[in-house]
Formats: sequence, C-alpha cells, structure tokens
Amino acid sequence: MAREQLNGAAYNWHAFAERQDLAAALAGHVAGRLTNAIAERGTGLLAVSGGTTPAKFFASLSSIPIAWNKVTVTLVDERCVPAASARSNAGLVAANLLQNAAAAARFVPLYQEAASIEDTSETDSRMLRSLPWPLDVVVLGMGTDGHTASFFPDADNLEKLLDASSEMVVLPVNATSAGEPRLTLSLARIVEAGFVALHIEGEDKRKAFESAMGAGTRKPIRAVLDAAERPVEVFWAP
Ligand SMILES: O=C(O)[C@H](O)[C@@H](O)[C@H](O)[C@H](O)COP(=O)(O)O
Repeated sequence: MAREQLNGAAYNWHAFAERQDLAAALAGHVAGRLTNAIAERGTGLLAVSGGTTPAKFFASLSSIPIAWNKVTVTLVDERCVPAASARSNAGLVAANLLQNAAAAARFVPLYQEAASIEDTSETDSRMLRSLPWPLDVVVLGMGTDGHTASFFPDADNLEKLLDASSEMVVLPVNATSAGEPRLTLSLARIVEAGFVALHIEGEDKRKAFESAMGAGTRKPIRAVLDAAERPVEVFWAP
C-alpha cells in the first residue's frame, strides 16, 4: 500500500501480523534484488543494520540459495567495539546472516582498531571506495527517537551526516544517545541504493515513524525518506 506524503516523502507500507512472516517476506525481496543485481552487473552489494530487530530476517535470508559468492555484505553502521563484543554489529551479522548459504558472501566491516574513530573512518572510506557502489540493497532500522543508521538527533555532526550531496562513504559519529562512538555510512550512500528497506517492529516504532512523517521537528529518518531516490519500503509487524 503506497502512501504519498504531502511534501513528497514517499514510502510503501508493508504490514505483517507476525514478525516471522515479515522476516520471510523481507528476505525474499532482498534475495530477489540481489539476484537481479548479479544478473545485471555480475555482483550484488548489500548493507544491513544491526541492533536487536534484524536477527529473524538475517536467519531467513541466510538460507535462501542465491549466488552468495557474488555478494558483498557491509554494514549501515557500527559501534566502535571489537567484533567479539556483544555490541558489535559485525559480530551480529557473522552469527546470524553469514551462515548457511550466505556463508559464501564476502563481508566488509566498518570498524577496525585505530588511534581514533576519525582515523578509522578515513581508512574505511579508502577501503570501502573500492566496493561496487551504489548499493543494490540497504536495510535500515530505526529508533523511537527517529534515528536511523547512526544518524542520532544529538550527533555532533548531524548536518554533515545528512548531507545528500556528500562524497563521503563512512563518517564518524559522536552522540551521547548512541552509547559509544559509531561509524556510519553517509546518507548520500544510503539513499542512492536500488532498494531501500526500513525494518521496524512494535507499536512504539510505528507511532514514532508516523510522527516523523508528520509536521514538527524533522527527524533523521525523515531526512532519509526525503532524499531517497525511490520510495522507501517500510516493513512493520506489531
Ligand atoms: O547499530 C545500530 O543500533 C543500528 O544500526 C541502528 O540504526 C538500529 O537499526 C536502531 O538503533 C534500531 O535498533 P533496534 O533494532 O535494537 O531497536
């Protein structure tokens, strides 16, 4: 069901009664998009978010038999912690997505130990520039504060993070609400993706999303929808 907002922030709303049904449907869409990308350009580039929401989706996607050896997986954002940390998105992806058929995919992390997160983001940008941009698929999450990726409302460089004309690939983020220093793909790299999905679950996030689509303080998720080159596909279950 497509819903157009008055000022053009377009999105398609896909609601599911059960979270497992959402996981299977989103996994099917992502697998199909990656298969098309491989057919068209010989490779597929996928960026996924971390947090507590995506585990069921990762498990569903990992079992779908596509040409995973031609897929590169990277992260939408990362906490600046070692991969062995329970807070690591790289660790979450390794344990839940890069399993089964998807174990054959190439994974490119965002975080590596460095003197500072600024040094890491510079290294990342050099390392990630060699990937076959633009993204074919990006799967975003969202917090109830309207953040997505690591575009936290209290980030010290939010304007730079949300600059749709940025040439940057990865940017450092310092935000009190983030819990620890972060690294994030720039909004510019996210919104140029061939398929932009937003995966949210629960009533609180549905209300937060509806609020962000209305008038009032512009939340980061709204900046993504406004800048996206095609309607964002929102997948929601209670
Ligand atoms: O590193 C992260 O935390 C994510 O990339 C972040 O953007 C996440 O998608 C939201 O914070 C929602 O997180 P939950 O799924 O835990 O609610």
